[in-house]
Amino acid sequence: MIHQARKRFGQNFLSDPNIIRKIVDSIAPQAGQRMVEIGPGLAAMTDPLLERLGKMEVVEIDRDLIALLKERYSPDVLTIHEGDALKFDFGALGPDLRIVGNLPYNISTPILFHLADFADQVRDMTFMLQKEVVMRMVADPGSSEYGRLSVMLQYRFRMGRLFDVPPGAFRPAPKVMSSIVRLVPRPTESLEAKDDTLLRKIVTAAFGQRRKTLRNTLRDFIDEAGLSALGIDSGQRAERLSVADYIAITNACHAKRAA
Ligand SMILES: C[S@@+](CC[C@H](N)C(=O)[O-])C[C@H]1O[C@@H](n2cnc3c(N)ncnc32)[C@H](O)[C@@H]1O
Repeated sequence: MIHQARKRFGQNFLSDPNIIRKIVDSIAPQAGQRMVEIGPGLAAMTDPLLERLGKMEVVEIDRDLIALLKERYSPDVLTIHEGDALKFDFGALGPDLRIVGNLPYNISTPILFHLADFADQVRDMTFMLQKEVVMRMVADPGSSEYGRLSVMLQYRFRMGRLFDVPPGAFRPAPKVMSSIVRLVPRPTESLEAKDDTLLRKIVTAAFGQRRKTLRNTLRDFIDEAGLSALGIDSGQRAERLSVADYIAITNACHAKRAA
């Protein structure tokens, strides 16, 4: 399939057969599993995935690529959802969904936040992303990479970086190193925010000005006494708090608002 790569759609196509095999092996697809790929592009991953699955679904935005995919695969084998993955309702595809993709780097963070909303319907997700983004996803509290992305995703998923992929594995080659990351939804019963929107607002406020103390950044949500009742020092900065701390703040704030 011949196609001129489009920068605005973050198109870097995988071209190294060994890397493609390694990624597909790490996904370990099995016939009968429900799988959707975000951004199949020229089918570098789709093809070997289909060999093992028999059929699957894809979400692709580029009309030229969609036309090529339609020429190549029958609709019984490949269901193509034409459009923007950022607006796509992954919940409509059914439960126990496996989501994979070499994600377009220009929308990697918004797409991860979008996908987090479907955690309940997902079995697992395996993505290629810039290494720098993956390091932020899996970062521990206290590190400079720990931020809003780490807290919001670690709340929903157990995550692990599987391996790195060098720029030379793609055409055209990106400027940065990439990594493969696996996300598996974690049960939230043991650690559940009573209000997900409030959690999102609190985390956004805390990391919005990450050099300021929690006393300042969270003043619209909780006061110093409230923080200290949770065993949290209000003189700390956002990056010191664990996911459990953010949930405790959210639930204390929720309880106070409900009272
Ligand atoms: C990095 S390329 C990966 C292509 C292919 N999977 C590969 O590994 O060679 C990203 C793919 O996502 C598609 N894409 C970009 N933005 C998208 C969006 N908002 N929704 C769906 N697909 C998108 C691009 O057209 C492209 O096919």
